[in-house]
This record gives sequence, C-alpha cells and structure tokens, in this order.
Amino acid sequence: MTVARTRVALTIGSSDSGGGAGIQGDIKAMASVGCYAATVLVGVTAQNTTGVTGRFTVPVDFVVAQLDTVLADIGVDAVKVGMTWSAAHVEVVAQKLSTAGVPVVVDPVMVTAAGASLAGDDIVGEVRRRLFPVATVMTPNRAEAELLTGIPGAPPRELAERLVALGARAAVVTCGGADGGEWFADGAGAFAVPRPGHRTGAEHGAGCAHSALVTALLAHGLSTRDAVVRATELAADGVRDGLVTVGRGVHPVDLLALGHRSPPV
Ligand SMILES: Nc1ncnc2c1ncn2[C@@H]1O[C@H](COP(=O)(O)OP(=O)(O)OP(=O)(O)O)[C@@H](O)[C@H]1O
Ligand SMILES: Cc1ncc(CO)c(N)n1
Repeated sequence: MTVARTRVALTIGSSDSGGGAGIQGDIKAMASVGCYAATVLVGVTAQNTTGVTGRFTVPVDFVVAQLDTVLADIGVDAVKVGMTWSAAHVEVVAQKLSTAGVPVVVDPVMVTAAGASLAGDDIVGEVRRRLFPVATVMTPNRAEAELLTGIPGAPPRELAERLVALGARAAVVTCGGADGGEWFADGAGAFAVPRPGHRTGAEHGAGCAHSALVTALLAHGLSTRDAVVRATELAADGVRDGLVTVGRGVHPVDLLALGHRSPPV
C-alpha cells in the first residue's frame, strides 16, 4: 500500500499567547485543510483578545537557524510569511525564500483591523523591496494595503491592482467585518471575492487564518485564484463558528470546529 504524501506548509511569524492569531492560529487553519504545519518564530507577543501588551523579538540568527533546520529535514510545499518585526528580519527571510522554489504567501502584518501597530516603522519600504518579488500572493488587510501603496482611502479594488502594479504577482485585499468587500488582482485582471458576512464578534485571527488557508491550499496544488476564493469562504466559516465564550474582547475564530467537539469519555 502506498501512503499519500502529507503536504507541509511552513509559517514564519510570531506567537499569539492568546492562541487565536499568529503562529497558533496558522497551525489550526493549516491543519483544518489537512496540512502539516512547520513553524519558524520571529517573535513572541503577550497578547489576548483585547490587545497586545508586550513583544519579544527572536534574534535574526536564530530565525535563520530555525528556517535552515526545517528546510534541511522536513521540506515544505508552501510558505506563509506573517508578522516579521523588523527590516533585518524581512531581509533575511526574503533572501532565504528567493531560492525555496515553492509558493510564498505574504501576509504583511503591520496593523490590526482595530488600527494597532504590529511592526516597526522601517518595515514598509523593506516589505515592498524584498517581499513583493518573492510573493506568489500578498494578503494585506485594507489598512496594510493603504500603507504599502501609499494611497489612503482607496477602494479595495484599486489597492489590489496597485499592489500588482508595484510588483506583486497577485494580491487579495481583505476587508473584514460582516460587509466584506475583498478584491483580488493579478496580471490577468481583478475580481471581487464573494463570501457571507457574520456578526459573531469572533474575528480575532481571521486574517491569519485566511492567509494560512491560502498557503495550505497552495501546498495542496490549487491555483492562486482558487486558493484565495476557497480560503476566503473558509475564513468566513471560522468567524461564523468563532469561540464566543473565549476572551472578553474580539473572540477567536474557530477553524477546527472545537465548539462542536465533545470530550472523549
Ligand atoms: N465578520 C466577518 N464575517 C465573515 N467573514 C469574515 C468576517 N471578518 C473577517 N472575515 C474573514 O476573514 C478574512 C480576513 O479578515 P480581515 O480583513 O478582518 O483580516 P485582518 O484584518 O488581517 O485580521 P486580523 O488582524 O484579526 O488577523 C476575510 O477575508 C473573511 O474571509
Ligand atoms: C502574533 C500575531 N500575528 C498576527 C496578528 C494579526 O492578527 C496578531 N494579532 N498577532
């Protein structure tokens, strides 16, 4: 009997001690579509559903050590880059990924949907210079897309098209919230990405889940367009099924249907 090869997705980003977003959210989202998740930590946040109270950065050399060690043994079918902290981290990650030969999803985590800053000021130019060229697809939220393009207030379609004009192979600008409004663009054109809207108040980690799902679906061999469309639906399901009893702020999404599982007896 031949055993099907397990697809491996790698996420490079930061820990969310609250468990809903960041690396922890990525592992769950990737697992929800049958991908094994390897992880390279760039930073650690002290965070819960109400906000970030502290941050600790992993030294660049140790990011490289994690990356080299994973690649040397496990190998990867696709990579996600999430919160990267500093220009020096972006530079080294981009350099490593330029020779990886697998799809790369860049979620340029810089601002939360609530407007809280999650990165150093020097990072915008470095993301544009270094990560755009290695990205198969960029997945910023609207605020991040405005920062990266330098056109505040522009509609999501224009932002997605502008990101492609600036050198990204493809981009999906997420909007969050019940009203949605996501747009995708690549060299061949642009389209609105449909999804239902939910008002559960469980959106913490939605953006991380979205880009992690895109990554995992690319690891399974889907095209970029199909991966984005499906990931957007699945992330919305995660908000619909979100864990409204966890935390007192923005509750976490649930991609693993934890709310429907019973304890083993
Ligand atoms: N209220 C909602 N109803 C349905 N789907 C949602 C909702 N909010 C978010 N989503 C899903 O999550 C995806 C990402 O959302 P969003 O733009 O809020 O990410 P983000 O701002 O990067 O999130 P975060 O910083 O919390 O990780 C959306 O494209 C959509 O699929
Ligand atoms: C660690 C981490 N990465 C990403 C996000 C974006 O949601 C977050 N809140 N925390």
